[in-house]
Amino acid sequence: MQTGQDAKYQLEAKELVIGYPQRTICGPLNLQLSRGHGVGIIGANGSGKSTLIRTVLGHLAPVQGEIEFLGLPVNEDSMTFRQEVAVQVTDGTFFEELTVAEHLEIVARGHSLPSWEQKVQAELDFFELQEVAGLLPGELSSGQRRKVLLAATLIRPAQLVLLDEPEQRLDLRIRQKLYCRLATLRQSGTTLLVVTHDPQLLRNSLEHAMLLDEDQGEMISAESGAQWLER
Ligand SMILES: Nc1ncnc2c1ncn2[C@@H]1O[C@H](COP(=O)(O)OP(=O)(O)OP(=O)(O)O)[C@@H](O)[C@H]1O
Repeated sequence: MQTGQDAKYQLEAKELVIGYPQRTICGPLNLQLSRGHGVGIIGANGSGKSTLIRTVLGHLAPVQGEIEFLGLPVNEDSMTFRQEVAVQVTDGTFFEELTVAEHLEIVARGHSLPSWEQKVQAELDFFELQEVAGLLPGELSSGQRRKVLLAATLIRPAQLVLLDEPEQRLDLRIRQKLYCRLATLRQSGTTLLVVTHDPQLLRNSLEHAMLLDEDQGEMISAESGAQWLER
């Protein structure tokens, strides 16, 4: 078995069945993501998309099968996993006493980013958050809060980025900017796994979609996934 940076796949699910102790939700799923690969997770409400993300993060144990990051079982406590996997979950948490800029600063400094001040400014510019950089989370709109969560995820130089419905609450222009950025991230070798209900995200930023349907997971092209979302 290859492990570490020379592993064949960054993320691999083998005959993975996901669910909760009393309830199986979906599977078996097979998923192989190599460097720069971008896969959307799509399916109806309740089909198991967030459950899959929780399993990939190691928050939920597989009901059956395996899920590996760089050739080893996923383990959120491992140093490599913490350094190399960046996550934006739907209901991310905030420090209510820290400003928008301070949130980005603690992530940037926590990951020892060189020139962190410029990187924080670049995220504030990209997400058009300069005017609210000095505000606390409780003083933000829901869309602004969503942009802070995304900025805090994308400021990190991770190998694998997991996003759970990043399009939620974003206006169309920011969504389009974000989708271009995700496509560019992939070109530079970052791997993406993105739960989405937006066909444009699939078309613009990703290569394939994992469709969770009738308790099965099927890998299809991004265009087929977009058409499924538009059906
Ligand atoms: N803690 C839990 N215990 C048991 N079942 C749960 C738990 N959390 C979620 N579920 C069930 O798991 C199924 C999948 O939920 P999940 O949140 O993964 O769906 P989803 O595809 O992300 O949905 P949506 O598109 O609405 O966000 C649902 O039927 C839900 O009721």
